[in-house]
Amino acid sequence: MAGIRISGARRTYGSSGGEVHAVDGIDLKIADGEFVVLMGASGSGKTTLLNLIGGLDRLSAGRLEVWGTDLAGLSEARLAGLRMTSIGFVFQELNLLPELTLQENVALPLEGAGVPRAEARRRADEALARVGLAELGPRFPDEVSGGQQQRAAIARAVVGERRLLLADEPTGALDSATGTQVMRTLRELCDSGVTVVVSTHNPANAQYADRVVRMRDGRIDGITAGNSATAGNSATAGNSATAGNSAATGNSAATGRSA
Ligand SMILES: Nc1ncnc2c1ncn2[C@@H]1O[C@H](COP(=O)(O)OP(=O)(O)OP(=O)(O)O)[C@@H](O)[C@H]1O
Repeated sequence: MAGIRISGARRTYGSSGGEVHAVDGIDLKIADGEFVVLMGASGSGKTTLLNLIGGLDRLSAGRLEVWGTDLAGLSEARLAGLRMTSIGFVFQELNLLPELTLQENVALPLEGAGVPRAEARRRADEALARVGLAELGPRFPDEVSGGQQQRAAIARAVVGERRLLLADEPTGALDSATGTQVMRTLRELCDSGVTVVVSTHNPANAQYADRVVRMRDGRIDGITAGNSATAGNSATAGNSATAGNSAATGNSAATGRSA
């Protein structure tokens, strides 16, 4: 597998005397196409780990490979290029630009990468359709619900060829029914081949995952199989039941943890 390989990862903030070990020795492998939930209390290091995986931040020590590339070896420009083409982020706060339609918001990363406008908008429509918003492209963010805005942000995160989606508390600002819709959308994207890593406080979100990684004080406290088999996703039932536990099935062998 290519996937994500993290070994001995540390991220320390501050100077001597006032150091915070936000990520404090993490070993984890995430297979392509896997859905991993990072669960833990505030301050346990979830956001820091997501930012490291996505190349928004750099390790203090250890090694982190994404699709076989050691991120430490990439210049800022190469990292930015990797994010632009292959990695999408979704945050808790809705961060669509209010003066642009949903379609224009979703097309923005492609236009930023030099894709001609008409083509960018065609692909934006495809991405909106993938998250169940095919009809809503012409609307402005304040003309749709909070959950629809978050799904549009997810469409923007996966537009084009992006195959890794990192979502930091994507349901944190939503009521539970709307949060459920958003998690289902993430699960469906995963089932279509996108690797998804979600940070959350909410135990209910574990049901969408193939694996749940529990974090505490910058470390992994335990890894369990998620419950995605019970979330109506027969396509992933096999993986989630065995991920990390068995060498007998293709994916699970690759997702074994070393934490
Ligand atoms: N830029 C920074 N400078 C100093 N300390 C930081 C920085 N970013 C994070 N930290 C500290 O690192 C630890 C981990 O923070 P992080 O944001 O990764 O946790 P989290 O699990 O995502 O928390 P939350 O659920 O509240 O977002 C915390 O103690 C935090 O205060």
